[in-house]
Amino acid sequence: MTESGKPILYSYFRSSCSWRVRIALAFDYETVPLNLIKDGGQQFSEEFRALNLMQQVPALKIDGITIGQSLAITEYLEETWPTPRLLPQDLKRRAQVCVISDVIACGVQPLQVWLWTCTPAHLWCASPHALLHLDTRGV
Ligand SMILES: O=C(O)/C=C/C(=O)CC(=O)CC(=O)O
Repeated sequence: MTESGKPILYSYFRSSCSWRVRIALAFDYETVPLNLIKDGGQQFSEEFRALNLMQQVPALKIDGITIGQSLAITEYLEETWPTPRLLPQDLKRRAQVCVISDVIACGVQPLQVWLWTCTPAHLWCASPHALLHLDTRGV
């Protein structure tokens, strides 16, 4: 928390995980932007490492702790800030939401980050459907 008492979101503007948390944050918070490219990656600073050993964004400093990983953050927000609800109350529907969230966070996003970092940007412009052809890359 800051002196103002607001939670702090450490994030990068191009990080899809950070966007998950921004969308879930329904209250006032402060942002500390980290540039994952500049200076070899600002997430690798000693200062940030002291907050988040994983040295990844997003990280949310709230209620005296720092939470990493978007799904862990959103689960904490769901339990501590129940309005508005992020998950359905019906457990079967909630399970479906968790399946979709896990597929995105654990299945799609790691591949997406890998592709963005190893594929020249101009190829993405030429081939927006590259994800459909992962098998041709041996993935
Ligand atoms: O918070 C998560 O669900 C996962 C975080 C990461 O894996 C770090 C990362 O890929 C940051 C990014 O979106 O570039």
